[in-house]
Amino acid sequence: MKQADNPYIIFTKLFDSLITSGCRPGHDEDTNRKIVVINLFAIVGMSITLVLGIKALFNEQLTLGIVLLSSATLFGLCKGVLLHSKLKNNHIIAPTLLVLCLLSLMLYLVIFGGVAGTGPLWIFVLPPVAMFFAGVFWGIITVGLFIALCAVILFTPGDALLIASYTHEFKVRLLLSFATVTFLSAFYEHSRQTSFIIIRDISEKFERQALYDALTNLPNRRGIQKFIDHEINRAKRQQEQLTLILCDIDRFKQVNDNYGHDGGDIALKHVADLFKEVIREQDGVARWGGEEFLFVLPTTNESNGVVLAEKIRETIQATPVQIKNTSLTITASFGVAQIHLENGLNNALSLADKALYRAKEKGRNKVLSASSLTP
Ligand SMILES: Nc1nc2c(ncn2[C@@H]2O[C@H](COP(=O)(O)OP(=O)(O)OP(=O)(O)O)[C@@H](O)[C@H]2O)c(=O)[nH]1
Repeated sequence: MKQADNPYIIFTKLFDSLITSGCRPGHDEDTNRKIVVINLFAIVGMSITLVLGIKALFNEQLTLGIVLLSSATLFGLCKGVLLHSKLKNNHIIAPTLLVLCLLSLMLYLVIFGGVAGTGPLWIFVLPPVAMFFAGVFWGIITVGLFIALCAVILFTPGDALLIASYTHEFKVRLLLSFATVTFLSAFYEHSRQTSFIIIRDISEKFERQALYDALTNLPNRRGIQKFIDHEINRAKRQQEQLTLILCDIDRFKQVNDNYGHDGGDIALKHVADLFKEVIREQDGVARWGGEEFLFVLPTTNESNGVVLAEKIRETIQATPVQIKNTSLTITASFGVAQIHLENGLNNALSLADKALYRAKEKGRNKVLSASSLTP
């Protein structure tokens, strides 16, 4: 049997597509998780009300049967809304519909009593569902309204609004236990949301730490990789030119030796800030190593890359850095290489590195291009 024909795999694929319909890459993680739960809830709600509705019709409980079958239809509609990919706010419409459907079904069960007066037992489903889908604020308002309506229905003198009959003790305990479940559900949802925000912030912080250099706030090697891949793909697609500049601060060891490591850090931050000002919006710059930086210049050939590198070199030289009341002029050397797409990124990086090495050899504070290197 082919793997694709395996019934288990077919079932899991079908189940996956059923519960993830409506999830979109543009939504945040929490919204997509909510959509999965809405799908699950709509499927379970539709199945239960469908089965109970058919059972009620067989038992000749016509009204109950019709109400349950209508609820099954509404649950099905929620699923339909999520499947409808063109609806912009389907992740808001579907849960609102779902909570309204649940609310009316619960009110019906309280008034009519369901099977042998057990209908009100279902109302405890409402608080956790409403809190989860509508959030703590709107959840409390929705459930609060429901409690108020139930209180009016249950305690209107002479049971004028009730078809089923309950003892006074049952009504009081039903409302008190329901209010307790509501309070616990709100508390649980609040804790869940707080934990979610904390975890999301921590994960964003770690992601940033992994991709950005803390001292200069520039992307690190890993951080610029995505940009490079994107630009290489674009250059291939649109047959554009792409150029790299490797930049290394000159005699940086002396800066550390004379001004201490903290002084060196100030100098690194200073040049990084200058880079951000000088480059064009579409360019990328990263801290490639200790005192080495990489510039990625889309839609730029090597000779234009040399022009930009010259501009950066002049700016660094013309803008001294203040370290411990001393104004220190620093310089940098540059190697420029165009990425020839057929040779790949590493080839261009190695050529830029060779050009940089040659710029250092020639006395530093210079820009050299890969094409100027003699073999
Ligand atoms: N302060 C500081 N220094 C760093 C950092 N990363 C690397 N360095 C220092 O940068 C210096 C680089 O020195 P070298 O590789 O010898 O090069 P150089 O002194 O710049 O000389 P040339 O490159 O040949 O002009 C070393 O002393 C490193 O310790 C950093 O994050 N902060």
